[in-house]
Amino acid sequence: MSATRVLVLNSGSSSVKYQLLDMRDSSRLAVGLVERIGEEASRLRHTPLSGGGETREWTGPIADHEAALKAVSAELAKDGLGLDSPELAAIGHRVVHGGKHFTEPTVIDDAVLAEIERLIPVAPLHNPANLTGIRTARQLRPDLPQVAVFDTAFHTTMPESAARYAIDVETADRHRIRRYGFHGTSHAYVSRATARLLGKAPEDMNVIVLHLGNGASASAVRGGRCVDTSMGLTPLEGLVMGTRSGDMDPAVIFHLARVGGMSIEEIDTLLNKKSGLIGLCGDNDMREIRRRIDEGDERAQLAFDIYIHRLKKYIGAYYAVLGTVDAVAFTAGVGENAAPVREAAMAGLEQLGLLVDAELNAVRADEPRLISPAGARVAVAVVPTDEELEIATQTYALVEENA
Ligand SMILES: Nc1ncnc2c1ncn2[C@@H]1O[C@H](COP(=O)(O)OP(=O)(O)O)[C@@H](O)[C@H]1O
Ligand SMILES: CC(=O)OP(=O)(O)O
Ligand SMILES: [Mg+2]
Repeated sequence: MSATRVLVLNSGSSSVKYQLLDMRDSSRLAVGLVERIGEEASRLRHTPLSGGGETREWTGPIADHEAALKAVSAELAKDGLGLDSPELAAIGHRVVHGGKHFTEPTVIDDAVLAEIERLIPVAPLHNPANLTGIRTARQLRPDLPQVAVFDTAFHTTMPESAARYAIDVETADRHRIRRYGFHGTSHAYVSRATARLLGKAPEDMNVIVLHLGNGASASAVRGGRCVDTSMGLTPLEGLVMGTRSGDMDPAVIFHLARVGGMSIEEIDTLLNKKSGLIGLCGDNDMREIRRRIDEGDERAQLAFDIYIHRLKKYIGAYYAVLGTVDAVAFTAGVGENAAPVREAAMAGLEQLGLLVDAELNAVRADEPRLISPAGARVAVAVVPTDEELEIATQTYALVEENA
C-alpha cells in the first residue's frame, strides 16, 4: 500500500500546532498543540482521533522547538502513528515568510532552507521557529519529503501598486522592503470555500476575506487572485490584533525613540506583543472582552470600538479596490465565533449592500454559512478556515506529482 498520510506542522513563536491526516479521505488521525515553549510550564495536548483515544495533557518544561517536536513524535508513537510509520508520505510545514521568491508549495532542500533563513530579518517572530521545525523533522525522517507551504504565496499576485510602499525605490529594493502579506493559506482556502458556498467558480467572483484570529488580516480577492491584503513587510501592519498595533503613523516609532528613550528592541516588543487589544484593555481574547463589555467595562468597550473602526475602514477600502463585491467572508477564531464583531463590522454599511440577519448571525456551526438576509446584494458569510487541511492538500499534491 502506498503512503497516504501527511503530518502538518505549524510552528509559531512559542507553540507548535500539528495534525496528522490521511489524504485518502482527508480525515484527521491525530491533532495536538504544544504551547509556552521555552517556559517552565510548557503544555502538550494530544488527541488521537483514529482509535477513539482520549486527549492526553502534559505540563512541564519544553526548552525549544526541537524538544517540542520530539515530544510530539513520542506522543504519536504511543498511538502507533509514529514518524517512523511507512504510511507517512510527507511532512508539510507552514512557513510564514517566503519573500518574493516562493509562490508555490516547495519541496525543502538545503537551498530552500538557506532562503527561509535569509528571510529571518523580515519575519523574526516566525521564520526561526519554522526553520527549527523543519530541521528537526528532517533529522527524525531524513528520507521523507518535507514541503514548505508559505503564508506569503497567495499574495504574490498583488500588483505593484498595492505591494510597494511609497518610499525611495532604491532603498526599498536594496532591503527588499515591500508588502508581502500573510495568512495566505487561509485567505486562499476561505475565498474558494466562499465560492463553493455560493455555488460559483472562484474565477467569477470578488471576495473580501476577513481573517480575524489572534493575528488578523483582510484581503481583497478578485477572481480567485489576491489583489491587496492588510499585512505588509511583516505581520504587524493592518488591522488591530490581539497583541499587535496594526496601522499607525510610522513617526510614532521616532517619537518613542527620541522622546520616550526606548530602544528599537523595546519598541518592537511594544508594538508586536503589548499593543492591539491587550495594550488597549489588558485582554487579547475577544470572549473576555465581550464579557467585560457586558459588565459595563469602558476600557473593554473602547478597545472593541477601535478594533471595529479599523476593520470597517479596511472593508470600505477593499470594496473600493475591487469595485464590485460578491461576498464578505469572516473567518478564524474571532471571525467564526464572535457574532457581535460581525454585527458591529457590518453596521451602517447597508448602502454598500452589506446586511446581517440577526438570527442567522447568532447560529453556531462548524459549516460555512450565510448570515446576510435572503436576496441581499452582497453575501455575508462565516467560513471556517482550515489552514492545516490546506497545507496537507498542497503537500500531498506536490508529493504525488513528484512520485
Ligand atoms: N467563542 C469565541 N468568541 C469570541 N472570540 C473567540 C471565541 N473563540 C476564540 N475566539 C478568539 O479567537 C482567538 C484565536 O483565534 P485563532 O484563529 O485560533 O488564532 P491563532 O491561530 O492566531 O492562534 C482568541 O484569541 C479569541 O480572541
Ligand atoms: C502571520 C501571522 O500573523 O500568523 P499568526 O496569526 O499565526 O500569528
Ligand atoms: Mg492562526
